[in-house]
Amino acid sequence: MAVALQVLPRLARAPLRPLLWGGPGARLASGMALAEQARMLFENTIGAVLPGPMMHRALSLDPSSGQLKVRDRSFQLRQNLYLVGFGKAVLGMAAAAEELLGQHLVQGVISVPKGIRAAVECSGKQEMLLKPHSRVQVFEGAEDNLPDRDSLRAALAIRQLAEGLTADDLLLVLISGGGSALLPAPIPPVTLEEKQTLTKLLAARGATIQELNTIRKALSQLKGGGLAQAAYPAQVVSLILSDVVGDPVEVIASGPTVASVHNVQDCLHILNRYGLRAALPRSVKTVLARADSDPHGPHTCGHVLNVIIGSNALALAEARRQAEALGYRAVVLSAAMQGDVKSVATFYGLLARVAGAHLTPPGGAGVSVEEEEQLHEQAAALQLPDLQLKEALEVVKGAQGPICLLAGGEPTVQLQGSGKGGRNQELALRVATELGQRPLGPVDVLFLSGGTDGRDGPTDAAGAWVMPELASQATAEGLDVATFLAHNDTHTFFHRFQGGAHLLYTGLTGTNVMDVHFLALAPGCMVGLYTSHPGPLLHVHSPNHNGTMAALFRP
Ligand SMILES: Nc1ncnc2c1ncn2[C@@H]1O[C@H](COP(=O)(O)OP(=O)(O)OP(=O)(O)O)[C@@H](O)[C@H]1O
Ligand SMILES: O=C(O)[C@H](O)CO
Repeated sequence: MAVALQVLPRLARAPLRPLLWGGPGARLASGMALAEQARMLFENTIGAVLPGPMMHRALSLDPSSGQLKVRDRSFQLRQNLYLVGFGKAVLGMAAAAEELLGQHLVQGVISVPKGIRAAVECSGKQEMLLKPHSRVQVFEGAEDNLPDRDSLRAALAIRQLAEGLTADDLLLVLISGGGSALLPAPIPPVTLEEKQTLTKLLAARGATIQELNTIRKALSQLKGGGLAQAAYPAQVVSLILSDVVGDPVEVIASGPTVASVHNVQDCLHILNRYGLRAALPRSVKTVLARADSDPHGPHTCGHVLNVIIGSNALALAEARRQAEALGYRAVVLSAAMQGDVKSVATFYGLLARVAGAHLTPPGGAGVSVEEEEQLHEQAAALQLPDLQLKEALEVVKGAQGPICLLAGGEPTVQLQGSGKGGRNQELALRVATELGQRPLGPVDVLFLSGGTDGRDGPTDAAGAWVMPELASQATAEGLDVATFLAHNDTHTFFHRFQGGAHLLYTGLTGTNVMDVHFLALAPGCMVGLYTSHPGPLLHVHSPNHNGTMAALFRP
């Protein structure tokens, strides 16, 4: 996986050059080029939302006066700066903060995913590592994104640092997705194990991140404004890399520097909705009952500045720019893609059919009015506040060549089986099923779904890419897609299918702005699409069964 990351810069630097298509084997060649480009687009999109550049955009220090500017607010630094952080992108954020503010930094504690330092080191991203004698103490924990003893130790160290601050101090809080699991401090008598079980059950039953984090806040000392309270009377500046649709600061990492607006009734509704209220451990009931009668009410956070410094929308804007540089007409459909993964897959299936029909030359499939209506109905059912479907279809209608429809967000999976997978792999496989159900005519179609953190669910893949032929090819390999889907076993499927060639492997990326989805369509025999294919052998990073690298595309 480390090797995989090292490949990225080479791909990114490869010159764009035209690939002429047509003649025998053109469909296959263009299909392979789509895969190569989609994969590259994914990697470059992640490259654009790495923590360093976003921190540099948000912070500036005047070295002579010691004035720190965060957006339009100024803070006076005089050896009074402390730092804490928790989340999948926080190592790189802390490294950037140290680089920018090092001489003012007195002490710091961060909680980051297990193995991230080694992964970053192997990938050669030195700029995402802290200095050798850093004043920032690093805890690694929360393997598989679940709170554990290591992240509990980190949370206690963070609380201790915050509680020791005075009114003269400034606490910089670095927050990114995955922060909830990396900052567990359950209110006694709730134990870590009880909190872990409840979180797992809620997630497995399809609870949204808003619901999940409402419960987490109610049971935590530090979430829902608790950290800000612990740091009072120090001033607090939180820099937040959003991994939640709509960038709600109170939800991201369970809002440790944002006062919670939820009450116990909200929690009970959620627990009821997922059939968990009756079986609650006594400790959870005790804490909820206590909160109900708390005379102090929710924490106040008037001493806090919360700033979003990076988001999925930013990643998609970059993806669009890159897709256009590759010769696609590109449109961002939505940065708020959410809902059940099955409905989202149906939407993409319909979208591919409608867009594909528009792209088909005269005499081809033609657009079915019924399908276009179904597409709009499905889109309405998803209730995406920022969906640009009409605009996208206009672009498709006017397109002469390949198009790339981009979206991002975080669909949810209702786990029914005990297989190994993640929402990106599950979405991709479901879209493949949709695409395979009806031939699309002479149009090459590719759908890619990947998590920008590089970890899809509890797997080491970031996601997967698919094409309409997948289901029939799988059958030929003796793999029944429906069975794998029924068991939520999509990682096992992709691992076996074509030797894992459709999995996306980036390793831990060091950032986390949710997932991105690319739907690329190209008329089958078109000429003049650009590729960055560097030469006789393109290195891609799909480990085969032994975990070694496979070179997949040969001209
Ligand atoms: N076997 C599976 N198949 C499909 N999805 C799964 C499977 N196992 C877990 N998931 C899903 O993976 C998600 C958890 O993934 P992950 O650990 O990457 O969290 P995340 O939401 O990306 O992390 P964060 O919120 O911290 O950014 C949950 O939505 C869960 O339903
Ligand atoms: O950590 C969390 O709570 C999720 O990643 C949402 O931010």
